[in-house]
Amino acid sequence: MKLQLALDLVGIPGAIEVVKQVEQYVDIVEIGTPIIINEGLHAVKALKEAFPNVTVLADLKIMDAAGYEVMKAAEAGADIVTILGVAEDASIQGAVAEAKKQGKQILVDMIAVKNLAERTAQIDAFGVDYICVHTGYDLQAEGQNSFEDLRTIKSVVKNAKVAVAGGIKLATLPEVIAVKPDLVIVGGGITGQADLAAAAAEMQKLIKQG
Ligand SMILES: O=C([C@H](O)CO)[C@H](O)[C@H](O)COP(=O)(O)O
Repeated sequence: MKLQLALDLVGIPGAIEVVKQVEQYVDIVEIGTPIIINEGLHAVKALKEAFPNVTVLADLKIMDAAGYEVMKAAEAGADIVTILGVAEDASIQGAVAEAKKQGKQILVDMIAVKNLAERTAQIDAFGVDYICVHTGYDLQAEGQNSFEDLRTIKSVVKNAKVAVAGGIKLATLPEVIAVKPDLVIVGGGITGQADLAAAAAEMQKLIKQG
């Protein structure tokens, strides 16, 4: 089980500062969608230049023109690129093909997918690397989480790794770990804490205990 730090509400200097503090406790660093909207793929390039050994995920949440967008993220240095599960099959297949060509990986974000079990089985057959259940900020604000959805996709997936994101905090991490996802994605649960390194270290400890 791996831990991914999601960086969403910072600029490039802020992102670099956070990674300096928690690099040793996380496996993957995500350049979140809000950063990419503000700074472009330059943020991915800057992080990869500052931390060449860190695995970087570019949270593009691709919806179309997938092969081209995966290619641009790969050029910027991304190791993993996200596409939406609600995208067309052709887009997801195009993303996978381009990622394989570039030696990169694809994470499919299942945010807003309604027929979760059925769509997960379809996407799992496309050769994607990760399938991720995700409760975004707007539904987190309504008190929702993805823990039941995680159990659903765990029971369906045969090939891909399984990931979970959305509002995970230290207090709720044990409930997530109990379902044994391959990847746990945490943003505010680390970046919103007074002591970022302590929060990340504690999460890593719980994850390693499995
Ligand atoms: O993907 C995300 C969200 O849609 C904003 O882009 C976040 O990175 C993801 O939800 C993880 O962050 P937290 O919910 O703060 O843990």
